[in-house]
Amino acid sequence: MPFRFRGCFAIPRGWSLQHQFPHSSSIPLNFSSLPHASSSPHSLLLHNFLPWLENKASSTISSSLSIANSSYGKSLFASKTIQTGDCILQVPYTVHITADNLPPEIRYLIGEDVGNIAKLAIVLLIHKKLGQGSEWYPYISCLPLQDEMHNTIFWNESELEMIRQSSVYQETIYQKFQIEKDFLALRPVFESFCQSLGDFTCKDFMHACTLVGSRAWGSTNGLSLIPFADFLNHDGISEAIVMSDDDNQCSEVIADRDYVPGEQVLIRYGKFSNATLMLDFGFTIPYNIYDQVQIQFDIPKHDPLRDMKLELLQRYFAPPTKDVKGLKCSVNSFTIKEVKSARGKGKGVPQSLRALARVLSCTTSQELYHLVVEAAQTDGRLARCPLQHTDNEIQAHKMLSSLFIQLIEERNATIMSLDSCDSSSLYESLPVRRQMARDLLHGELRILKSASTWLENYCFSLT
Ligand SMILES: C[S@@+](CC[C@H](N)C(=O)[O-])C[C@H]1O[C@@H](n2cnc3c(N)ncnc32)[C@H](O)[C@@H]1O
Repeated sequence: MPFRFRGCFAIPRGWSLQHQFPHSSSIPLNFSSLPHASSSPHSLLLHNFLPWLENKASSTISSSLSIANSSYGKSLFASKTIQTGDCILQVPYTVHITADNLPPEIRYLIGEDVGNIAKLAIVLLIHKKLGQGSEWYPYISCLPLQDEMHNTIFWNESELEMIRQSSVYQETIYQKFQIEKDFLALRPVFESFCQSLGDFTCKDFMHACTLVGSRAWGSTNGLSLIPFADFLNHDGISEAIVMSDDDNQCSEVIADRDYVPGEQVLIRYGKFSNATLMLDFGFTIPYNIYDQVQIQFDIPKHDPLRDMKLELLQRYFAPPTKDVKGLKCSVNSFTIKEVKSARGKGKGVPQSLRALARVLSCTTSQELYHLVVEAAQTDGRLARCPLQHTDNEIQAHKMLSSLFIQLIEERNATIMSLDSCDSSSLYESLPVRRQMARDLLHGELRILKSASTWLENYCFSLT
């Protein structure tokens, strides 16, 4: 799966050194000999891309795919009939771009704490500056420009306002902060090494990091840009993925269905929610089965038992580790997935959230003490069993329910204002970003509603 972006310094891995810089392109492109190539320089570059890469790799990469533009940007299309199980591309490790492509002078200057995304971003920046003198020029010149990318890190304040209710808002701020911090840490390296190449700005670095985050794969070959394979776009329900074949030292894709010539071939990057897709890849899908919502459930400031409850939360609910994005998980934040069955079958609302609601709904210290005793007598976890008094159990779940209703109302209001005619004055945003915000909020709404219905039914079942 393409590598999820998590801040440039956060992912320690080992690297081997290999000086491959600078190179000049060894295979001159002969545009004039190509049939049917349209005349614009860019379409010529696209048309020549696969022959250029196959020449560089000294092997056939694909005999069934070709590159063209679609509404998803550059895309791969079936150039002949493809059948389920066909191997549609094989990209040898020798033409992957990894941190090994960093010049040793730079590698020597950057600290051990610099992560793989930052290293690969620097490789891209250097080759971009080299222009036609770079051995990777045909590849670099096919990569999306910043203006063509819609990752939330590139959204302006007004656009971000559309998704303020979602955790994506905070995650975007965090990601931007991380990249800016990483850029400041790397600045001396850029200044001492890259004088001959000109300045790299923070904007350049952010663009390069986002390119890497949205199109590099973590494989046995390390974090790698895999030219050609990285022109495949995402379909959340596809079973096709990019795989590493270590025996043959290549990355490959096996078709998960039949394609007729001219059809776009899609793969699945991962089981990603729209929150992840918009943050790390700059797009959403209208109905995403992997959607989820991050919610926070706080102890009211005026609760007379607040200190006691806080202490219990720290003791019983503290997460053992930081979450995947390196952000500190708080004891009161939860991931909600769609609750499939409103009638009590299936997983329902997370047990940990219901346990927290039981703790927060206690109104006396005796009730809290009883929960602690019960935990000691059972599996050590607090408030995992229904409260002894049915009224209290209902009360706890009603408290949760009112939180969900509030979150639903907030999202409904934002979606309505996004849909209304005069919303352009409220949110000065690109239409594509507005649609992404809608997809995100509609997905979150669907999940919150499913959880809310489940809670209603649970309370009803107790009466
Ligand atoms: C690995 S690249 C795929 C090639 C890319 N289209 C290009 O122009 O280079 C991933 C990027 O493609 C675009 N993309 C992939 N799947 C998409 C989809 N289902 N809808 C919209 N954009 C998509 C997004 O911009 C994403 O960041």
